[in-house]
Amino acid sequence: MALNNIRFIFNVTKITSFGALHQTGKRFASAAAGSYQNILADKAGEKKNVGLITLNRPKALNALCDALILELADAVQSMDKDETLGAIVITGSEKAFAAGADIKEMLNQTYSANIRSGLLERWSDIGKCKKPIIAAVNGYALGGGCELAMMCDIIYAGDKAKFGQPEIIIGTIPGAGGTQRIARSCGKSKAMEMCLSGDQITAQDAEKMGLVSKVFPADQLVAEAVKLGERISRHSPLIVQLCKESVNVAFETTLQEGLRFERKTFYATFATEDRKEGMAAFTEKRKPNFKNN
Ligand SMILES: CCCCCCC[C@H](O)CC(=O)SCCNC(=O)CCNC(=O)[C@H](O)C(C)(C)COP(=O)([O-])OP(=O)([O-])OC[C@H]1O[C@@H](n2cnc3c(N)ncnc32)[C@H](O)[C@@H]1OP(=O)([O-])[O-]
Repeated sequence: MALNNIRFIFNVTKITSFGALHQTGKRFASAAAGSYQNILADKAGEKKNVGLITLNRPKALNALCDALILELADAVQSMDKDETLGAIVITGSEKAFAAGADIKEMLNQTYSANIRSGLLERWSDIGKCKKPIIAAVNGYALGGGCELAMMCDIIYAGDKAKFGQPEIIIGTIPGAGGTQRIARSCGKSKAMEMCLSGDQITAQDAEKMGLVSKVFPADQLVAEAVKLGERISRHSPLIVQLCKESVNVAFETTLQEGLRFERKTFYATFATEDRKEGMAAFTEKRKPNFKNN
């Protein structure tokens, strides 16, 4: 897939070919001098240290077509490599974060084509990002949209957001993590209820069940997500990465293994200069000057 679909409103990275992203300094740019067609990518926050990706297919309520997923995976990968960024926010419009995978595109898809395409690997690439990703969800987050939000590390929602896994209504099941991630973060009963009924839930219910961290008025949502990204970006990027990895282990292993991983990672922070700087700064009553080292 050529990357002539890509539009960066504030260019920061040069893309020479699909999957080959090179940082060129302060701006993202695609080699095709084209730009993303289905997303916008920008730097946000006072210090421009938060990557902001906006899903931008308004006519299809940000339905996640193949091209959009490829662009999103590239933008995330590019921002992950950009040392000026400490966190990434993914958002959509006030009407829709994303209304799911593109049903029209999937309509005539076959089993064998699914196996061959490896497209779902590109979806999971988004979850491999080492930097924290905050989903700022306004409007519909359905099917793959809800799954995309759950691939992120933190979900903030606008007060009118709606979450759901309606795949069952169209004769399929969630395919990008819905059955697994809801079960792990909210328990079996909620996962079964959402996936088997296809019902939508409100932002307030999603917060109550732990799917969402906080709910904000819709028009303040992205600013609040960026502020959180800025707070995270103040910390040592190295230690933030270790911390994210450690929390993620909780979803993949037993408590004992998780505790062992955490303890070893905690010890490992003592091999970093940033750990020493953080504690020295506290003792000397000054702000730390982290070097990502
Ligand atoms: C190998 C692939 C791997 C994929 C893995 C992903 C797995 C995933 O778990 C599967 C899914 O997500 S399954 C999906 C699960 N998601 C669902 O089942 C949700 C499906 N969507 C809906 O139920 C309704 O659109 C809403 C209730 C969201 C809004 O209702 P409303 O306010 O009356 O608005 P409206 O008038 O209805 O829509 C406006 C325009 O957007 C269009 N469009 C919207 N969603 C689309 C989509 N997903 N697709 C395409 N297009 C979609 C809609 O057609 C219309 O365009 P048109 O040119 O005018 O025809």
